[in-house]
Parts: sequence; structure tokens; C-alpha cells
Amino acid sequence: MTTMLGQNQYGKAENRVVRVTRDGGTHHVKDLNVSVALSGDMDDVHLSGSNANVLPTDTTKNTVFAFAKEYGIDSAEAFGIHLARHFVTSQQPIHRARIRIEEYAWERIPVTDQDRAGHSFVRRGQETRTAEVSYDGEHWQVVSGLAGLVVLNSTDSEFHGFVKDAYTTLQETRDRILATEVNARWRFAWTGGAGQEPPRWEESYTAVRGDLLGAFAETYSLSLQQSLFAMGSRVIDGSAAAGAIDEVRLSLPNKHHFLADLAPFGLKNDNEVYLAADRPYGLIEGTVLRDGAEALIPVTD
Ligand SMILES: O=c1[nH]c(=O)c2[nH]c(=O)[nH]c2[nH]1
Repeated sequence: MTTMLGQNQYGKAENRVVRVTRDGGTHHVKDLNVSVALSGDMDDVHLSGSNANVLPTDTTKNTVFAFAKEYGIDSAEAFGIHLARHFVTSQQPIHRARIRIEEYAWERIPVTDQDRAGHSFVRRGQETRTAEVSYDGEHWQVVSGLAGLVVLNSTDSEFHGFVKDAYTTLQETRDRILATEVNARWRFAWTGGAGQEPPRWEESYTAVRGDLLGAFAETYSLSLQQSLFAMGSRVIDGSAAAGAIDEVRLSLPNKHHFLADLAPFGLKNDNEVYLAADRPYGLIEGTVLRDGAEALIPVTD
């Protein structure tokens, strides 16, 4: 043999499950995209073709839908915990489960006819919520997140004092638009140990989203890097109530807004007209940690 099997995992990816909960005429909708990845004693299926240890990916799909009925979906994180626990504890060869979830938010459409109220929704076109739950039979790791939350400050942003070499053309600025799409993941301190209370997942999502937005808006920014650190720090400092967070990973594309050149038309551009550039974009990424915490969120994904 000149080869050996390395890391492997399997499961059904992107199970699109929508759960409607009826409270009389008032309905609640949870809309998830759930990906299951299982690993354990899976040498034989790769090396000899024996499927004796293989719970079919089709079964993992069915479990997602059956659990949506049986347990409901209180939060993406709680649903991921049900699934991960089930796969690891019910199948001896499965040692580890990782459940990744994206959640799409729906808002109620206001309706004046009360007979028609409570069951119409419009997809919230903003961010996607994410959750990743991992369980090895002993420890839990929950990394929650959001992607695609676009924000803009129309002032209170400067960028100057940077390195200049033979290829530098960027002008220093004391007033610019700062815009980005917030992609954030945050890891909870909770590992399921004795006496540890699980975080309040729904509340903590709302709180973290508020902290990210608040810090972006309230930081007088000398660089997107400085804003990144302020945003991550506020999440960690503000996270005590709904569940302590030890680590925040942020990926912030700098959505550049360049001052439009109006001089050819004899017009002065007093920081009023910008060209919103699509690409290329600066990509500012970083991890913010609670003092002494370990960095466990993978840097590349
Ligand atoms: O906030 C910024 N950080 C940078 O590192 C950078 N580089 C650049 O060209 N513009 C900006 N803006």
C-alpha cells in the first residue's frame, strides 16, 4: 500500500427545511439550510467497501426533517445540538458530528384584514444567520455567525499615514465613506460541561448583531482594521448576559467609495458624489479573543 486514508467526513449537505409553527392564526416560520457531516470508524467503507458502519446520508436527511417535526426549531443552535447529539449517541461508529446551519429570516407583512393576518411573510433581504455545532460525545463547540450584513458610515472615517512606496497612488483622506459587508462568526465559551448553563441562543444573536452594528456606527474610524477590533471587542465585552463569547472572527470587505471626479464638468465635489466600486476590494480579516482564550475558529473556510 502506498496510500493511507486521511481525514474524512460524510453526510447530507444543504437540507432545506422550513418549519411552520401554528399559534392559532398566527404562524411562525423557521427557514434553514442544514448540512450534516459525520466522522468516526469509516476506514472500511473507504478501504474495503463494507458499508456496515455507514448510516446513509439519505437517513441523515430524513432525520433533519423528522426532528423539525418532533422537536420544532427553537433556534438554529438548539436544532443543531439535537441533531449532533442524536448521531453521536445513537450510532456507535460515529464519533463526531458537525452540523452547519444557515438561517433565512422572514418578516411579517402587515395586513389590515384581520382574517388574513398572521401568515404572510416577506424574506428579510439582509444577513444570513449561521450556526455550526460540533460534538464529539463529550464536548460541544458552538460557533454562531452572520453573513452579508451591509453597513455604511457616510463620515467619521479617515485613512492616512500609511506606507507609501513606488506604486502607491492612494491619496490620504480625512473624511471618507466607510462601508463593508459584515461576515462574523463567534464562538461560545459553553462546552456542555457539568454546571454550565447553555447560552440563550436567540437572545444572544440579537445582542451580538446589535453590538456589531453599534460598534461600527459609534467608532470614529482611522481604518477598517480599527473598526474590526472595536466590533469584535464589543461582542466579547457585551456577551455576558445571553452567553459568554470567547472568540470573534470577522471578515470585512472594504466596499470602496471613491470620490467621483467632477472637475471635467467644472463642478466641485465636496465629498458628496462617490463612485461605488464593486471590485477589487480590500479584505480586512481578524480574530478578537477574550484575554487568555484560545483561537479555535478556523481562519480559512
Ligand atoms: O481601512 C482601510 N484599511 C486599509 O488597509 C486600506 N488600504 C487601502 O487602500 N484603503 C484602506 N482602508
